[in-house]
Amino acid sequence: MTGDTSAITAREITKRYGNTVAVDGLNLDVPTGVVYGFLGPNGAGKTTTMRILTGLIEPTSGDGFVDGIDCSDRGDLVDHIGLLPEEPPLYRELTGREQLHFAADLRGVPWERVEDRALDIADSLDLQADLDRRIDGYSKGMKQKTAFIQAVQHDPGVVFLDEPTSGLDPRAAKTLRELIVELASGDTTVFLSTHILPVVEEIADRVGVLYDGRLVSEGSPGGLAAAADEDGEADLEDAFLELTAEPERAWQ
Ligand SMILES: Nc1ncnc2c1ncn2[C@@H]1O[C@H](COP(=O)(O)OP(=O)(O)OP(=O)(O)O)[C@@H](O)[C@H]1O
Repeated sequence: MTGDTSAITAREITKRYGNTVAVDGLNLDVPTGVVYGFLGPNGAGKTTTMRILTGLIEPTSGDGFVDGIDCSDRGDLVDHIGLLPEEPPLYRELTGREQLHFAADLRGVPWERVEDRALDIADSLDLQADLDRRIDGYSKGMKQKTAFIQAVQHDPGVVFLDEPTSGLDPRAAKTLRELIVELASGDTTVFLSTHILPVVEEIADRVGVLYDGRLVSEGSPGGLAAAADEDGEADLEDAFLELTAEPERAWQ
C-alpha cells in the first residue's frame, strides 16, 4: 500500500432519482494502492456511487475523479479502470476466451498484451480448462471468474468490485481475496463493495460506511471495530450494525 495520493476522489456528489436521494453530498478520498471496503445496508447508495465513479451515470451535482480523470470523461476513464458490477456484462454466445479477447478489444488493448496476465488469473481461479466453452453453459461461479478477469486483465490503476466473491466456491473465493491483496500490493487501488464483512476485515486497509447516501464513518477495519466497543470485543459486524442502526450518533 502506498497511500500518499488519492486514486479516487468524490467531491460533494449527490444523485437524485425523482424524490429519492440515492447519494447525498458524498466526499471520498481513497489513497492509491489501498483496498477500500465500501459498506452500507441495502439501498444505501453503494452501486449508485460506483456507477458514478466509473462514468456509467452522471451525478446530479458534485464531481468525481479516478486516477486524476474526471468521471464524466468516460472515454478517458475506461483505460484507467476495471469494473466488476453486480450483474457482469458477458455475451452468452461467446466462449470465455472470446469474451476476454472482446473485453481487451473494447479498450483498444491488443490481446497479446493482456494474454499472459489473463491466463495466469484464469489458471489460479481454475478456469483455464473451461475457457473454450460457451459462456451459455457456464455456472454462476465460472461467469463470475470470467467477469473478474475481464475487469483486471488490462492492469488498470483502479478496480471497482461489487460483491466479487458472489457465487464462488470457498477455494475460488480465497484465491480471489489473495488476488485482490496482490493487486493492491502492486499499487492498484481496489474499491470493494460487499456485504461479507469478514472479507473486508481480512483484506481492506480502509473502510467507509454509507447510510442513506452519506458516509457515516471511515477508518481501518480495526479502528471502526474498536470505536464500537471500548472493551475491544467488537468486530466489524458489530461496528456496522451500530453505525447503521444509529447513524445520527455516528454523524456527531
Ligand atoms: N435507476 C434508478 N431509478 C430510481 N431509483 C434508483 C435507481 N438506482 C438506484 N435507485 C435508488 O437509489 C437508492 C440507492 O440504491 P443503490 O442501488 O445505489 O443501493 P446499494 O447500496 O447498492 O444497495 P444494495 O446493497 O441493495 O445493492 C435506492 O433507494 C434505490 O432504490
